[in-house]
Amino acid sequence: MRVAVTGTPGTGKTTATDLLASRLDDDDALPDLEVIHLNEVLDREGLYTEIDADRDSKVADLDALADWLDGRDDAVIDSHLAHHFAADRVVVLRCRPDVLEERLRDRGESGAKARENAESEALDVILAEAVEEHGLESVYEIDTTDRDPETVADELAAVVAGDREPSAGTVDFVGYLE
Ligand SMILES: Nc1ncnc2c1ncn2[C@@H]1O[C@H](COP(=O)(O)OP(=O)(O)OP(=O)(O)O)[C@@H](O)[C@H]1O
Repeated sequence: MRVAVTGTPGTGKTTATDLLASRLDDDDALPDLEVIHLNEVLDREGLYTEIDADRDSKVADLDALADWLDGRDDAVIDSHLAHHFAADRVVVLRCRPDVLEERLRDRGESGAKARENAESEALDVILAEAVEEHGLESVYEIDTTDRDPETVADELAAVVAGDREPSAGTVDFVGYLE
């Protein structure tokens, strides 16, 4: 089974999937899935087409990443691009835009980049893409705004275990960004 964990940068994907990896190792009731941080693969394998100097980021080569993922079916893949790949379940982490902006600034992102991501979160951009590409029956939302990383990891484990119903559209952040 492949589970994609996606969401706007800053929603807590890497933090939560790192904690999930321990649960997958320790809990025999959970399937034996590998946690793959796609941004690390992109860097290590050079799976990008160019470097966007303005945005200080690499432009992912989605076809090359899909080829690299081929055969790695028993995995949890973590990235804000994860919903662009084949997956049985897609978890979209959410975070209230004002809180997301603060998290990103605290992490050292520029004000402009923090704001741009907060606006994207307010507009449900990644959720809409995930539903468009995978269908409502495969998409789960987890709001990380007031959940600590351990609790988010527990929620991820519940989705992996099949203990959660699909829940796209349960989060609404309209009005949280002036
Ligand atoms: N549940 C949470 N509650 C509060 N802060 C969190 C939570 N999860 C992560 N954070 C913090 O928010 C910031 C972003 O977390 P993280 O890097 O895991 O996000 P991400 O979605 O993986 O971002 P990116 O897509 O850029 O890799 C970090 O500073 C992290 O410590």
